[in-house]
Parts: sequence; C-alpha cells; structure tokens
Amino acid sequence: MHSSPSGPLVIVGAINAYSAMQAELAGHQALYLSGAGVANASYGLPDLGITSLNDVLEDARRITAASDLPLLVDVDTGFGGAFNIARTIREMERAGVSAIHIEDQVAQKRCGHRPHKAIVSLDEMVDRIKAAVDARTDSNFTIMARTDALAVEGLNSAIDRAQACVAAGADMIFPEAVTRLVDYQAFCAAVSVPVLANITEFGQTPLFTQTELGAVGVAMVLYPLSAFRAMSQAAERVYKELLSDGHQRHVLELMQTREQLYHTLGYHEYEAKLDALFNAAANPSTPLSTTTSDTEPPLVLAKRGTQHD
Ligand SMILES: C[C@](O)(C(=O)O)[C@H](CC(=O)O)C(=O)O
Ligand SMILES: [Mg+2]
Repeated sequence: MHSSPSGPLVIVGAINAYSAMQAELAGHQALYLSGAGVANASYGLPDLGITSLNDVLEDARRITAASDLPLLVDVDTGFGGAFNIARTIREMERAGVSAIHIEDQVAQKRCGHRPHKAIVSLDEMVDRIKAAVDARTDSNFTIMARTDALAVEGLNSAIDRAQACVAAGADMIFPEAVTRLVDYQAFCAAVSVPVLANITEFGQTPLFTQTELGAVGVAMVLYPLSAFRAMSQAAERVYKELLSDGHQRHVLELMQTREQLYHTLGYHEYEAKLDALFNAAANPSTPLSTTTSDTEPPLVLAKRGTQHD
C-alpha cells in the first residue's frame, strides 16, 4: 500500500464482499476490514475482542475473492501469543490480504475510542511485532503497528512505542484515538515510515479532512465503518417504516435500485455467459453440447445424479 502523490491514500471499510465491489466501482484504491465491523455486522457482537482469527479470515477471504484492491485487515491484538500471531500472519497472507494492523491493547481489548483501555508493556508489543515480521513470507505483505498508548499514557509514550515498533520491523504506524493535528504531526516527524489516521465517526478524533491530514504528513486516511454506519441507519429506517407506514414508498430513495445492484455485480455479463452456454449446448456443432436431443439439458449444467447415459 502506497500513498498517492496527490494526498494521503484513502482506505475505506468494506463490511462484506458486496461493499468491497461498491467501493471499487466508486473508484477507491484500498479496502479495510474492520475488527469492529466483523464483530458487529457478521456476529452481532461488540468490539471487545470476542471474535477469533477464523471469524475475521472468513470475511477477509470473501472480500479478496470479490475485489482485487489491496485489503488492510484489523487483527486486533493478533489472537494470542507469538505462535498465534505467526499463524495469523500466514493465514492472512494465504487469504490474499495485503496488510494487517496489530495493536498494543491487552487481549481483553476495547474499541480504541472508548475509555478504560489497557495496554501491554512496550516490550510485549515489540514482541508482537517481531513475531509478525518473522512470520511473514511475502515481502510485500505489510505489517502496521497500532498503538493505543496516547489515550492511556500520553503522547511521549505513544511515540516511544511507535519508534520501538518501527525498530522491530513494523512497516507502518497507526496511532489510535489522536485528538489533535499537531499530534499527528509529531508522530509523522518521529517515525520514518508511513502514518495512518483513523477518521472514524463519533469517536475521539475530530473529522479532519484529507487535506488537513496530508499537510501534517499523514500518508493514509482510514474510514473504517463510514459506509456500514450509513447502511445501518438506512436499514433501521426501512425496518421501522415498513411497520409504521404499511409500505416502503417513503424509503425507496434510501434504496439501491435493482439496476444499480446488477451493474455492481456485473449481473448482465453473468447472464450473457449463461445464455451463451445454453445456446452453445442447444447447437450440436459446438463442443459444449453433450446432449442427445435439443430438448435435454446440457450435461455440463445438469445436476449431479441426473445426467443422461
Ligand atoms: C478501527 C477500528 O479498530 C475498527 O475495528 O474498525 C475501530 C473503529 C471504531 O470503533 O470506530 C477503532 O478505532 O477501535
Ligand atoms: Mg478494531
């Protein structure tokens, strides 16, 4: 993942495969799988370190199968000790993920924008980074260190941690819950690697613009749950109004049309392919045809166990 010369790289959360396709179609260049998003949307759970590696992997695989854009995945605290972290890295590589971020909260983690966070020692965080870097087999796979220390121990401690993580091999730094542009500037000046700003809504960080963040040296701006929050709000209105109004006429403007859906999915291309297959099968001169009469279904599309002899 690289920042563009025109400003910070924008990384957008994709809650599922379809959202990833929508983001790609809108012109985005990098995707994010949010740990909170996996917990909330896929499991109906809060972002408190309840989900497992496999839960996150399953969603990651669905997204990498649907879009070729680089995917940054939130692996929380790495899902265990050094060997678990190594396994996390290898599995993420295998799933076609481009980058992960791993944080210095205790395993019993919280959302980065909530009070009462606790962090592990600097040494333990450095060990997490070393384990991740050591496990990497693809040199292009990016390991981003996230520190939650700012809210817990203050700026100096957070910068110390960022520098220690870079020394241990982290490729990028994610300072969490930053409240001032000057603090982003301090992080960017203190480390030689790209710094990410997490501009999540309704949290501790003001909604700084990409221009403001770029001006203080931020290389990447993350919107982890923006689309998910909008989808959720729209869904809530639809669910309520179907009961209160007895119809959906007033919420149609919140909905994507069938045509927009099909455009995003490439539905018509799939259908054309299917038509071509059937047409080819109906024509005995084509190699696809294995049927004995025009009325029988082609063998290639027949259900298992229903094939004709
Ligand atoms: C980035 C984050 O880790 C996530 O899981 O998406 C969350 C986002 C949020 O809760 O708004 C975090 O900042 O902790
Ligand atoms: Mg998270």
